[in-house]
Amino acid sequence: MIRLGLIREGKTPADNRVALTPAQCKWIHKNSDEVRIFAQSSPGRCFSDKEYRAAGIEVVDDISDCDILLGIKEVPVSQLIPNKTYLFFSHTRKKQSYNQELFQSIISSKITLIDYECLEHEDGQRILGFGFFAGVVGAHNGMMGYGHRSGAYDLVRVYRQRSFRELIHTYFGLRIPPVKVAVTGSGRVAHGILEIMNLMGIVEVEPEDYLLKKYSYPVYTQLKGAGLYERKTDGAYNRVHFHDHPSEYNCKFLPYAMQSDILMNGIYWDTAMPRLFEREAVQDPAWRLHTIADITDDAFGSVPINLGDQTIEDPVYGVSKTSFKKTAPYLPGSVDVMAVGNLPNELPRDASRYFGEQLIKYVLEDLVKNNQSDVIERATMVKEGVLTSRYYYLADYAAGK
Ligand SMILES: NC(=O)c1ccc[n+]([C@@H]2O[C@H](COP(=O)([O-])OP(=O)(O)OC[C@H]3O[C@@H](n4cnc5c(N)ncnc54)[C@H](O)[C@@H]3O)[C@@H](O)[C@H]2O)c1
Repeated sequence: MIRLGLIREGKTPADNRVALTPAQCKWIHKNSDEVRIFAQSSPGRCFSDKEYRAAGIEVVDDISDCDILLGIKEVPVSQLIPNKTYLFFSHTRKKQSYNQELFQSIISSKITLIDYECLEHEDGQRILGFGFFAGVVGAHNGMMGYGHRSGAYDLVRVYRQRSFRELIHTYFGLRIPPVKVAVTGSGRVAHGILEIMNLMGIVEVEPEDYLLKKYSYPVYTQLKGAGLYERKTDGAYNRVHFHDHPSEYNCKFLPYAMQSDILMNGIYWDTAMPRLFEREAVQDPAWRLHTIADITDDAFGSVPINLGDQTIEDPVYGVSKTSFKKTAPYLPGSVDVMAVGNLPNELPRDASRYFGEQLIKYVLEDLVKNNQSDVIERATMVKEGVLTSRYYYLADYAAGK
């Protein structure tokens, strides 16, 4: 029998999400004799201790007799329990300096670390992630920002709703003016954005039509890799080649900025990739974009006028078109930017349920049977305090260099 513990989040401010909901724990107990789940008592979790108890899950303070511990965010060094197996987002695989001490402590405490971010299907697609609900919340907030700026409609705050279902109910009777919305990306975040576009009755059109036509109803177009990038030498696009050599490509987004009212950015981005536009482009008289929901959210990244994060309570700021400085939102001479790094926390119960579903479907059985599947093996960064071969490139980082 494997004892599985849901740990209380120790990072401050504490994340309110959880890896398995009470109903999912109950389902696991019903369907497996091999695993018992314990929830460490937590005041801030989006599912209360009472809800876990009501589902038949024991709520405990001390979780140290569990074999496998599941969290969400980084576990503070002082709370690590030696010799355990942990699953959480460690944010260490890119040698993040702010988590180096944590990584070293994991090794010295002979812990096994399986990082959620490293759990991938055979073809390299990530198994777990919160991107879908980041897309949902970010797209809602983007449309909310445009509603404020234009005065055309009002949208509620997502975090004040109990669930996604409740949020959807608030769209009843919503009339969006004939705006044009550009959606970038093709992953989980993009899927969440499209969900909101469709729920709000915004109509999908092809990129070519979007650029040429004027519509009497709201429309969106989705720009994926081939629609966004072209090789500098011959104008072609090849996905694998682009992923390996992003700096050899140009971005084709600019004409869309001149034809869109709102941008919902959901691409994957890193510094080697071209930006969607350069910041001076906002000074072009033909520039039309008023509202940018930068869900990708890299400061000075794919959206160069992303000047850093706001909070869930206050997600939108303006960027002056002349000074490129932060302003209050919704001013005439500025572009509004919605940039928040923890968007899924606005819908934590739904985001947790979605995460837990993928965990149960693709990871849990291998984890509790301890039959070392390839998926688990590839995501195990440290095994009983020893760096695994796939992660040898972290040797310096682990040694404190
Ligand atoms: N603001 C927030 O709260 C928040 C939350 C979740 C994700 N995000 C960010 O949103 C972005 C998209 O996340 P997602 O969940 O949709 O990701 P995803 O993994 O679901 O999809 C990423 C897409 O990018 C492509 N891709 C993967 N590697 C690539 C590479 N090296 N070069 C180019 N393209 C590549 C993939 O094929 C996929 O289509 C990420 O930058 C992520 O950090 C933000």
